[in-house]
Amino acid sequence: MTDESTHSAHWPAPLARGPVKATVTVPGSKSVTNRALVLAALASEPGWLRRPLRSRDTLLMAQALRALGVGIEEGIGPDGTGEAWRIVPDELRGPVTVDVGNAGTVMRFLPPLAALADGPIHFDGDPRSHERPLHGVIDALRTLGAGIEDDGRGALPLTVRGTGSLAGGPVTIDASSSSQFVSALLLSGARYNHGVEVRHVGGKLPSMPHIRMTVDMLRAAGAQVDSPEAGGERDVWRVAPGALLGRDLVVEPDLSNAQPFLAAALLTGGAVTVPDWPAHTTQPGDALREIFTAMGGSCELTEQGLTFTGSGRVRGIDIDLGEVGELTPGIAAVAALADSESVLRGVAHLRLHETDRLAALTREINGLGGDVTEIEDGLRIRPRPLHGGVFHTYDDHRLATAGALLGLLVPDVRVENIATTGKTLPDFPDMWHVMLGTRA
Ligand SMILES: O=C(O)C1=C[C@@H](OP(=O)(O)O)[C@@H](O)[C@H](O)C1
Ligand SMILES: C=C(OP(=O)(O)O)C(=O)O
Repeated sequence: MTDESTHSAHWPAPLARGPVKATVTVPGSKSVTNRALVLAALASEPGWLRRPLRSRDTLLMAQALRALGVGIEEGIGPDGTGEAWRIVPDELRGPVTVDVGNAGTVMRFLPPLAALADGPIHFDGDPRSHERPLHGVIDALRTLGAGIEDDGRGALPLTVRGTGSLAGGPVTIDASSSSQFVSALLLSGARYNHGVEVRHVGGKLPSMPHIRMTVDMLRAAGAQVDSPEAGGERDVWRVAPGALLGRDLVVEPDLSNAQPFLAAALLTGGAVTVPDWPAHTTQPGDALREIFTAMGGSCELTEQGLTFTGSGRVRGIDIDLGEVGELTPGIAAVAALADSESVLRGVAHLRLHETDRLAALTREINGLGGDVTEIEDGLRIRPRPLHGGVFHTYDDHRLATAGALLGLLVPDVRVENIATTGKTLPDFPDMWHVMLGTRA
C-alpha cells in the first residue's frame, strides 16, 4: 500500500543507507500482458492469463475489451496459485468509447481489433495521446478496408466504423516512429479475411525485440507468421488468415520494470536478485544484463533468478539504444552518476513517448546540477556532482523511476507525482522502500 507522501505533490526519494542487498519480485510484463489480452480476445476459445500485470495500462486494455464484449474474469487460477484471468472471447460489438489513457499498446493495438467489431468504436485518451503518432495504424487500416473518422492529424481521437470483418491484405507503412504500428497490425491480422502483410519503409525501425515478441506470441497462439528472422524479406511480416487458439500463459516479470532495482545494486555496490528472470525472452529488458555489466557490475542467472552485483564503480557507456528505447530513462539516470561520459544514441523516437523523454531527462538532470545535452538521436551525459531539488516527471512512469534512482545517491531529491509509476508498476514506492529498508 501507499502512504501519504506517495500522493503528495513531491515524493522524498529515499537515500541508500549503504550497498543495497535485496530480492525483489517484479510484477508481470506490460507488453506481454497487453498482447496476451488482445490475442485471447481474438481467439476462437477461452484462455487463461496467469500473473498478469495489474496496472493502469493493462486495466485500460481489459476495460476496453470488456466493453467490446469480451469476458475477462479476474480471480485465482484453477490450481489455486496466484492471480489468473480467464478470458472468454465473444462477438465484438459497438458502439463503445475506449479510453486509451497514455498507453501506446492500447492506442495502437486496439484500432486494428476494432475494425473487426460490429459498430462504431471511438478512441480517446489523455491529452498526450493526441500527440503520440498513430498515422501508421490509421493509414494502414484504411488501405485494408476499414472506415475511420479522424481529424487528419494521424493521431487520436478517432472512430473506427467496424462492420464485423475486414478484407486485410498487403500494406506499406513507415513505422520508424513506433514499432507498435507493426505489432498492432500483426496482432489482429490473422482474423482479417486475407490476413495481413506489413511492409515497413522509411527510417530505422525501433524496438525490434517488441516486434519479435508479437511474432512469437502469435505463433504460440497458432498463427502462421512469416518474419525476417525466419528467413523472410527484411522489414516485411505476413500473418496468414486463420483461427487463434486460447492459451494458458504465465506472464514473465516485466524486465524493464526490473531496471530501477538492478540499477540500485549497480549504483550502491550492492546485490539485487529478481526471481523468475526468464532464460529466454523477447523482452528488451533482458539487455540490461549486458548494459549494466558494461557500466560496472556483473550478473548471474541461476535457479533463484537474476542476481546483479555492483562493483562500487559505475562507468559511462556509449551505446545505441534503438532496440531497447524504453530503458533509456533509467540508463540516463545511472549515467549521470557514473565516473565518465555517456552517449545514448538511436532513440530520437523517444521524443514522442509518454513525454518528450530526451527533453525531459535533459531538463530534469540539469535542474539538479547535471550536464546533459540533447544530440540529434539521443543524449550526451557528462557526470557532475548533483544537488537536491524537485525532479519533474511529466506523467511519465520511467521519468519517475529515474528520479528515484538519482535520489539514491543525491540527498533531498523530491520526485513530482511518483504515483505516475502506476502506468506499469503501481507498487513502485513501496517496493523501493522495502528494498532499501527505509520504511519505518
Ligand atoms: O510493443 C510494445 O509493447 C512496446 C514497444 C515500444 O514502443 P516504441 O516502438 O513506440 O518505442 C516500447 O517503447 C513500449 O514501451 C512497449
Ligand atoms: C514507451 C512506453 O510505453 P507505451 O506502451 O505507452 O508506448 C514505455 O513504457 O516506456
